Amino acid sequence: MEGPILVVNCGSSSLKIALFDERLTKLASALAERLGKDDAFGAIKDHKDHVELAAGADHKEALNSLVAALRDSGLLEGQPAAIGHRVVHGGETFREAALINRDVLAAIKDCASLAPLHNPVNLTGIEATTALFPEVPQIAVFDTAFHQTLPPRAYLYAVPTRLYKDWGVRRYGFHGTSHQFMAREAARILGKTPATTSIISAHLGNGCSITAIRDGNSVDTSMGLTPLEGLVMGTRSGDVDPGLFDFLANKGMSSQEVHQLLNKESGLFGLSGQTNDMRSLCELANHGHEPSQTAIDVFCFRLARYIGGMMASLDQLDALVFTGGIGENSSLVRKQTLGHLRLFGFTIDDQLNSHHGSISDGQIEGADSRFRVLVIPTNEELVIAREALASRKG
Ligand SMILES: Nc1ncnc2c1ncn2[C@@H]1O[C@H](COP(=O)(O)OP(=O)(O)O)[C@@H](O)[C@H]1O
Ligand SMILES: CC(=O)OP(=O)(O)O
Ligand SMILES: [Mg+2]
Repeated sequence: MEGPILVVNCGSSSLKIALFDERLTKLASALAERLGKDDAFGAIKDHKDHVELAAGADHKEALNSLVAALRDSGLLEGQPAAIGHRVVHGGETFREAALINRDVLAAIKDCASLAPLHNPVNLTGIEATTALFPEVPQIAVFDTAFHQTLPPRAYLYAVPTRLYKDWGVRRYGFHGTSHQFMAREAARILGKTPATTSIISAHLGNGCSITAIRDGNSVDTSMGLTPLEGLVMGTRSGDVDPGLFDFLANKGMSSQEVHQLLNKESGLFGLSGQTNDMRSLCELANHGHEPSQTAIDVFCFRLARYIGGMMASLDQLDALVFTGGIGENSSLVRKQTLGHLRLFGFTIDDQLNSHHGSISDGQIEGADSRFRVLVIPTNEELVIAREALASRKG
């Protein structure tokens, strides 16, 4: 294969890119954060070397700067062999990754109103790499694709069916690449095949979602029509009473203001009044900051409720899996969450939980736990690179 696989993950205010060789070994990575803000920041080489970005740089400028920096440092020579993009919303159109052409672009645009924070920047990323590498095949890998196996009882809302038929109002689910990766990794660790493995996968990053996976298929998930439903997140509220919209409208708030409130000012940030960062919250709580402790409490309790709810979709549970920045790193969140689930028979080994990884493949359950509990690092970039490589070969 000539040239590496380039993976592009455009988040709402960040950009992550990575280069992989054909054996799917990561060659380099780069990121840009706080895009659109005065203090936009970029870095390459696993984030060690700073890349200068103009104040207010957008995704396109950041992508151009990061690719130029990878070239200047000799990490990228010539052209990539293929480019894989994370695309958040693929609606019901995409059950798997798709080679990007005019029809695929139009379908991604059609879904933009369902993921307004994500799909428009995903499209910007595709446009930017098309301008840089017009000849290189590009593949869209959708967050929603893995969840296309949800049964109607899990994806339908109890609203008039015409909303689904006419407008596509249903649960779609997100973070599919991560949940799918968890299913594969858990099966590997447990010495089983994904097709016979059933897990509950909790992806806890800035965005958080949880999925029940039965025999390798997604059968229930916490995010819905948009990535706002479900768990408490960094700045997103997750579940609220739908009556809140009416209540706030009567208080004089516009739908745009409510959107901003629930997506950007809520979640851990809204509850603590301080930060969306779980690490900082834990420090603040340690120093007696009560609102931060409350934010952690609400986060863990909501998560535990969802874990209990996910049981309704499974006949067996081979493992509960924690992943994402919080899931992988916060022993406190894992312990507090499992503390709510003793009735189900979950127990945790405190030592394994605080030193997970150093002992036998991320396992943290107690010896007397009814279910296995695993901590597995996610790798959405690797899954996207694998899909890009496969569709290039296929
Ligand atoms: N050691 C840690 N303890 C607690 N939380 C952590 C730790 N390391 C990272 N996190 C949290 O992980 C979250 C970010 O998750 P990540 O998966 O990196 O985000 P993204 O969804 O943007 O990729 C933040 O809330 C951060 O505080
Ligand atoms: C879909 C979603 O919530 O993505 P992220 O966690 O990257 O914000
Ligand atoms: Mg994420």
